[in-house]
Amino acid sequence: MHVVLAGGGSAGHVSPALALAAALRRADPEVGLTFLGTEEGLESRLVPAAGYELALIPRVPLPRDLTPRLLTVPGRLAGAVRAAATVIQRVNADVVVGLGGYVAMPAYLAARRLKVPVVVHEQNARPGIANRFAARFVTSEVAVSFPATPLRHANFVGLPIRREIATLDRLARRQEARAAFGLDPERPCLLVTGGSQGALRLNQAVSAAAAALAQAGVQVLHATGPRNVVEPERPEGAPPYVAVPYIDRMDLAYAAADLAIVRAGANTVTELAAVGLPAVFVPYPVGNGEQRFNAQPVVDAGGGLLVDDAALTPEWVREHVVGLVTDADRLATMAKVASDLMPADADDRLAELVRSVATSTRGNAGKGAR
Ligand SMILES: CC(=O)N[C@H]1[C@@H](OP(=O)(O)OP(=O)(O)OC[C@H]2O[C@@H](n3ccc(=O)[nH]c3=O)[C@H](O)[C@@H]2O)O[C@H](CO)[C@@H](O)[C@@H]1O
Repeated sequence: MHVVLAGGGSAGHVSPALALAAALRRADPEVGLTFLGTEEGLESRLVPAAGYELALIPRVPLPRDLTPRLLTVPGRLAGAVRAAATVIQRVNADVVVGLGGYVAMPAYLAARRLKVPVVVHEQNARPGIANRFAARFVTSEVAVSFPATPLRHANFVGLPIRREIATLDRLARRQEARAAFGLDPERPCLLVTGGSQGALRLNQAVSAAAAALAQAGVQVLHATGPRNVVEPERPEGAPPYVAVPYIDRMDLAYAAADLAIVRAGANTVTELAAVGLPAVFVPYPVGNGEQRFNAQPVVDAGGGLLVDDAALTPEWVREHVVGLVTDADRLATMAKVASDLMPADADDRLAELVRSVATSTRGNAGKGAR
């Protein structure tokens, strides 16, 4: 069996594809896997680093609106579709899995032309243009990450996340995790992350409230984003404020923390729910506003709070976060609620769906016929 995976962009776009690839390998060590990506996307670093084949296609920006005219493959898109088709034919793919975005669109069109079945996976609670197009005109199966994602034929499987996060026992790993970051073993701990790029708004609001957090005995683990630094006010003898550009071991960060303050990217929301870590979500008003919708099921259930980007000020942190991160009983209730919401085995579920599509088509037609 050979699977082509098309998804690219930021870490948040690439990591579900990597988690799916690992699940496909576990299910069948012989499975052939080829990623489609662009030179500009993070996949060009992350996919080879994980040991998978990456085939590059040209990057083509997508229009904002869904139109059947996309089927006529205008201009530069045609070149990308040809490049994707060449790869799909070369590896004799049984199935193409698209994870949305500008890498997926040419793959969808090429697969349609070659009559190769397509599985769509949508990361966000509000789907983007490529997946809305594919769900309407192309696909065999549509898998979604959130229960209410409005996409045709949606099948809620969840979002594939890294294995070490999906299987994390936060309490069991807490001491080890805190030691790894140089944190105090006992004090309450606030985790701050703005997703793979970091978030200036979070960086400024939390670092400016550092003195109030310290006064309440709260320590902070802060992933600032690769290009940012923070300068928290730190009174003499204050609890640790550990700021780093990026955290590779997010499993340990989640184990170390009692509460997180985060952007509501799809992976972050799913990971927090899977490990049962309560959160304050500050959706980034970007794209089609998907981040607010990503966080909504967790917030509605009582596993997190939602704050508008513009409302997140140092005062808000002093007024709301300091009290919450030191309230162990409330956090325990929120954690319990959050941990029941998102499937932690979405990687295996999606792999099963992909394998069943590949096998059933093979049984029906035989791929040598293409
Ligand atoms: C600005 C933007 O376009 N954001 C989008 C992007 O977010 P972004 O790329 O930030 O993605 P997510 O929040 O979904 O995921 C971030 C990922 O990076 C990891 N991580 C983060 C910080 C760190 O220090 N170490 C680390 O490993 C997290 O564990 C997580 O797996 O893709 C998401 C998934 O399509 C969308 O929902 C977001 O709207």
